[in-house]
Amino acid sequence: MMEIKLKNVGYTYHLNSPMAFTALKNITLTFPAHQLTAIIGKTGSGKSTLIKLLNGLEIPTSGEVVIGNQVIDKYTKSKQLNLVRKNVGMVFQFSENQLFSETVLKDVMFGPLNFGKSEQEAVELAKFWLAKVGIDKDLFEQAPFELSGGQMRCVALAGVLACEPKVLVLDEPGAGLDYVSNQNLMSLLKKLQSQFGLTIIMVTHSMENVAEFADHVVVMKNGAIVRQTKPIELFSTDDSKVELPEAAQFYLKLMKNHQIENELPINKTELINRLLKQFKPNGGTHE
Ligand SMILES: Nc1ncnc2c1ncn2[C@@H]1O[C@H](COP(=O)(O)OP(=O)(O)OP(=O)(O)O)[C@@H](O)[C@H]1O
Repeated sequence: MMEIKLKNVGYTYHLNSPMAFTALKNITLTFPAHQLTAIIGKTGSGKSTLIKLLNGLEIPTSGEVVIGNQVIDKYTKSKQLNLVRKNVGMVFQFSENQLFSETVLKDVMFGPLNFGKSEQEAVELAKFWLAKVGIDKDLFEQAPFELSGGQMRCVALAGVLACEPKVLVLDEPGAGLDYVSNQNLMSLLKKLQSQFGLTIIMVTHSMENVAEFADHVVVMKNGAIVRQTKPIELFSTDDSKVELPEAAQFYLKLMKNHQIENELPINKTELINRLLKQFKPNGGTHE
């Protein structure tokens, strides 16, 4: 179990140059251990910059990021970041595009080998995690690009999990997936969260994913954190001081005015039913 804390963190691109741009401003925030935190916010609000600080891809230009018992600040050198990169696995957007080995198994072995595991240990880790993400062993010797998009994304996820991170950071895990594939992937992440005590942090534009799967939601605006709450509170409290992304405003409006749900596609109707159930634990389903 591992939490990540940010203390007065700032990040400026092209520091000390005329092109300097401050993307993160004085952020103090905790990503609780063993929870799934969703980061939402309008485009350009700083979400991707923030997650790059969580595994040392970028170093804060002010303040500190505390990962377990390691502190990262502007004095941290890149060679001090190996443990952080081992503890915090990063799954990039459209991660399937990063598969490159000739077989599925070799692709998943790459990370463990890189972190010093023996060939035999890497094979075992790869087989274990491929099974966990639902990849059949008949596919292990196949070229990754012969798999479906959803399967390729699961192989990429297995490649990160095979490095045995304590924290998993994902940038838009469901981007481009159809509804069922997205649900399958998110359900898998929730299962891994509880089975292995993973701390999961994901950037998402999907309010369905926030409502259904997140334990905690962080709202960003102009490089700052404007709200941290439980999803149900985000969608039920009209805080006009916080400018929510349009999709979240949409759900907020739905919650206040749910008679229009018949016009919605089924998945959104289901979502509202789930939200209503949370409001009214003894019922609340509306057809
Ligand atoms: N390499 C860079 N150099 C200078 N500015 C950058 C760089 N990368 C991002 N920015 C700026 O930092 C701000 C935050 O960008 P970031 O990518 O973190 O936002 P985001 O919330 O992830 O956006 P999106 O939802 O579109 O992915 C934006 O104004 C962006 O233009």
